[in-house]
Amino acid sequence: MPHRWRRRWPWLAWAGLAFCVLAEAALASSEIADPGAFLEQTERVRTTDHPRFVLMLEQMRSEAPELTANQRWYLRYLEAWQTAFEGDAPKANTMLRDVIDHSGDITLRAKASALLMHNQGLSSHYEEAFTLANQLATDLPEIKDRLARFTVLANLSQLMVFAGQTDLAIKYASMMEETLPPGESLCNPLSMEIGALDKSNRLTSSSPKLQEAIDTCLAAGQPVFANTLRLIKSALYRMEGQPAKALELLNSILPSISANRYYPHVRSVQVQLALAYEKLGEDNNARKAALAVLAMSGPGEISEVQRETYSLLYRIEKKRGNLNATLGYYEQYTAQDKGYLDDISARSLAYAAVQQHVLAQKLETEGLSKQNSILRLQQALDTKAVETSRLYITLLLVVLVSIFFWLLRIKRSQLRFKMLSHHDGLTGIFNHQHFVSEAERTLRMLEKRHGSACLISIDLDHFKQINDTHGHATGDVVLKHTVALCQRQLRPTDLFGRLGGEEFGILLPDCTLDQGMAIADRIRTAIEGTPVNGDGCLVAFSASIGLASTDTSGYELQRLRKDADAALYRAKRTGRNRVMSDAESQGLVKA
Ligand SMILES: Nc1nc2c(ncn2[C@@H]2O[C@H](COP(=O)(O)OP(=O)(O)OP(=O)(O)O)[C@@H](O)[C@H]2O)c(=O)[nH]1
Repeated sequence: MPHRWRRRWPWLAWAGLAFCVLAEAALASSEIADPGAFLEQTERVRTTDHPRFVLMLEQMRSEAPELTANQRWYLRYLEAWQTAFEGDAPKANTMLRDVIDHSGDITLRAKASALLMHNQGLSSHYEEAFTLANQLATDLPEIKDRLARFTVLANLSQLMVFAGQTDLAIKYASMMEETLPPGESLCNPLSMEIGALDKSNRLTSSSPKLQEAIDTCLAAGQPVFANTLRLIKSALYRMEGQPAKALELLNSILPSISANRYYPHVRSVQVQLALAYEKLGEDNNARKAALAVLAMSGPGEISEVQRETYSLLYRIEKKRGNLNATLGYYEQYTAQDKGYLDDISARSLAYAAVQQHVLAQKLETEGLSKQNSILRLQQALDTKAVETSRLYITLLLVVLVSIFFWLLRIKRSQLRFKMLSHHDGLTGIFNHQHFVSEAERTLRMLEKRHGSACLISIDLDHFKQINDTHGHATGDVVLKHTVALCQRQLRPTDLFGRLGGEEFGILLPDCTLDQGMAIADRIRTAIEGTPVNGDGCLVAFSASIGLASTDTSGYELQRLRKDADAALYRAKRTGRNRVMSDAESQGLVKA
């Protein structure tokens, strides 16, 4: 530990190193079989058995087999610790920064940061110390290694006392209690808490917490911590006007302080003895103790201990009327007081500056995060808008497709109705009305181009008899059969319709009388020659056919029908199953 640091921050300097220690020391082995375990053992003994720590570190460097990258960084961290211990803070800090920046190990980074923060605080680089403290506080949730976390919390608590942030220091101390590493007692966290309470004047000599902390440290075999706490208690006695009790306590711990040879305590107990003697009016003893403190001080040292010592000596010499000595001590006291106040002010300013910086960063981060939120909202809105548009398009398509199918259905229904209204339900050919209109239209066209056509009237013979003999269903079969037979003889341009029960009409466009007669006779022959199977027996039937031609009857359908019907009538009258034309002269075409 650098001498200058010990003088300035005795309690802090010792505690900063001691926090990192587990009580038990491990045995160092002459052969390093497991470098990882050996490194851990080395770290554990670094304050409980410092000479051994140095030896183990040396052994590690020379005897260790190949180290992993992580083990090399661990070794580097321990070397940095040793360098700091030896007093070369700048070199130690450079090594620690290397570990922080390049080890990539969160535990090592935390330990190195904690030590660097501690060093910077001791060497009055407050701004960097507080910046590191903020970083460590941010990293805390990520630090899972209990010892590293404990160390970081201890250093944070200590630094917050330093910054006058005692509530925060107490919070960190209570977090230490929650994260005790194996083998560690409550002595450290309780000492941290007492330090913070003392700094904020919230302790009395009879505070139960103070006695609890002393008892805990004594039970844990931590005399140095226990002495720190007992020095606080004696100072409280003195300030409460109980200098005899203070003196009694100081005398009781003197042997322990001498045995431990912890330098800050050796000085502190002398200051306190001096102050207690002064209160008791024992100025000689007070002066002796104060001079013993100065004898231990280094040149140019500025510290609270020095300030109190010079102040006491000034008061004693003033009482004695030694003007020269009084003036000399007074000058020393004012120099110490100024230095001390400057240092406190520098700490406060640094803390405020870092907090301000953190606040600015936070605001900036919040601003960025708000911007990000707005952007995310904007993106979400855009996505929603796209989704909504897609939904609308889908809905529109569904509506359009529905309308399309609805129109298609209507169209099909219309076509069906149209078909039904134009066709005969039983046979599927034109019904009477449609046949008439289509025939009239065709005849008008033919008339325009002076074409000729034939109109054929077909009437089944004795159809009533078929119905009566074989049943109405067989009669229907005969009607459909007749239609099928006729259609086989017709062209696509010919018009075919059912004009009544068993009566059919055919208009043959572009057809002469002879051609018409031939077709009509082929129809008659087919009907006559193709009986139907009705009710288990063959039903033979025939048809009588009358024919009229535009050549003789003209293009008026009414006239053509009348002539064709007249010819049909004649065919019936002359024996049925025959074809007759309207031209009597053409006679009959015999079956
Ligand atoms: N099965 C059936 N019979 C029908 C249909 N329409 C009319 N008829 C019958 O057809 C028969 C026509 O008989 P008529 O007018 O006396 O003529 P016909 O028996 O054929 O005698 P001629 O014409 O003189 O040879 C009637 O008995 C009607 O009931 C029908 O769609 N199906």
